[in-house]
Amino acid sequence: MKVSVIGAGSWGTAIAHLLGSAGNRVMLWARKPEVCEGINEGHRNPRYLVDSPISENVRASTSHAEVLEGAEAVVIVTPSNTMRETAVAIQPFITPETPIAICSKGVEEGTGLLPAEVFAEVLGGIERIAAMTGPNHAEEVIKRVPSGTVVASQGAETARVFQELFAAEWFRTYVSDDIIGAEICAAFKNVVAIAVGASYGMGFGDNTAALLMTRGSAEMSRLVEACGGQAMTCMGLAGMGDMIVTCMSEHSRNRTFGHRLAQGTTLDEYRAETHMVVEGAYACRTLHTLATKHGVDLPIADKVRSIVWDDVPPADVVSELLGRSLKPEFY
Ligand SMILES: NC(=O)C1=CN([C@@H]2O[C@H](COP(=O)(O)OP(=O)(O)OC[C@H]3O[C@@H](n4cnc5c(N)ncnc54)[C@H](O)[C@@H]3O)[C@@H](O)[C@H]2O)C=CC1
Ligand SMILES: O=C(CO)COP(=O)(O)O
Repeated sequence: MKVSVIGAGSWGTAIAHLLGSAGNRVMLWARKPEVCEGINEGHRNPRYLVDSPISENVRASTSHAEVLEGAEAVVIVTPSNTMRETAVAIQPFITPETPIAICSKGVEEGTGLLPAEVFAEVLGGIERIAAMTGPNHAEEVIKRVPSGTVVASQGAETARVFQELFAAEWFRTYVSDDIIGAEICAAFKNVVAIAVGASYGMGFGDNTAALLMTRGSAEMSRLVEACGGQAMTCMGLAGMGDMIVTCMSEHSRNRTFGHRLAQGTTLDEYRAETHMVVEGAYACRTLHTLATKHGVDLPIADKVRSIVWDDVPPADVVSELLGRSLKPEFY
């Protein structure tokens, strides 16, 4: 199959390698010419996952026209704040039927739209769009560490196409019809990982991390249901699976950022140190837009937002969260 992967950061590079290793002809779109040169001439990405060789079936270009020519499937792996510009950029080069899998995790600023909703708004055809999400750190997937993911789409055929495309002996793929739930979970778990990182950064323990992850999941499922998704999705790979890996893994940028926040580092300072995207820093704000629209209370996510964007010290929110009125666990 001829597959076009848009975005050559860590995850785009790992996905291109996964697809190329299975014998697909992969064209990878990168912003920087030196990334294309490294991949085409040395089969390595010089900026991301630099130690991992990339399949010789992967070629890279900075031209959307070249990357998308003859594409039978498109995979989107650019940061979530580029969803609309990416959809507009690929529009001239794909057909109205081309299946699109989105691997980016976030919510659009201002509109509160999910990535698939942005693509459907620009390109039409929600049924040919899927979200691929789960506990999948690029650093491990590229090394064939056994992993699993979920491909969610309102189009059963689209989900099946990508389920088969992404499957490998070490990479197990499941399908779901709940793309809303999958995309909300993908954005939400990053915010909880910031809270967990901050909690460890303040010297708290595993009990606190488990409390944040569990009550964070309760918030997440309230929002999923209010937006028309299925609460059960929060129990699956897109929900609980990704929540666990992002909150507990040494690879997690969101957890690491949370840890640094607790030590006094600001978002601007952290951004200056890394060329990697920290989606949760934006999701705590954009999820708030979505939650307000649907009248859902997100206590943990809102505290993360106040720490990241209003410079509230993490220690100040602890007593506020612990001092909320007592209530039944499920209501
Ligand atoms: N790293 C991982 O293990 C995973 C990442 N994701 C998601 O995939 C998406 C991409 O993340 P990573 O590959 O980790 O990013 P990264 O931080 O490794 O690299 C960022 C990439 O985005 C590109 N980029 C930055 N600004 C851009 C713009 N304005 N237009 C187009 N491209 C731009 C950069 O050139 C680079 O290729 C994110 O939404 C992330 O949450 C999902 C699953 C796993
Ligand atoms: O989404 C991801 C893993 O599934 C990447 O985000 P983190 O690096 O914060 O874990």
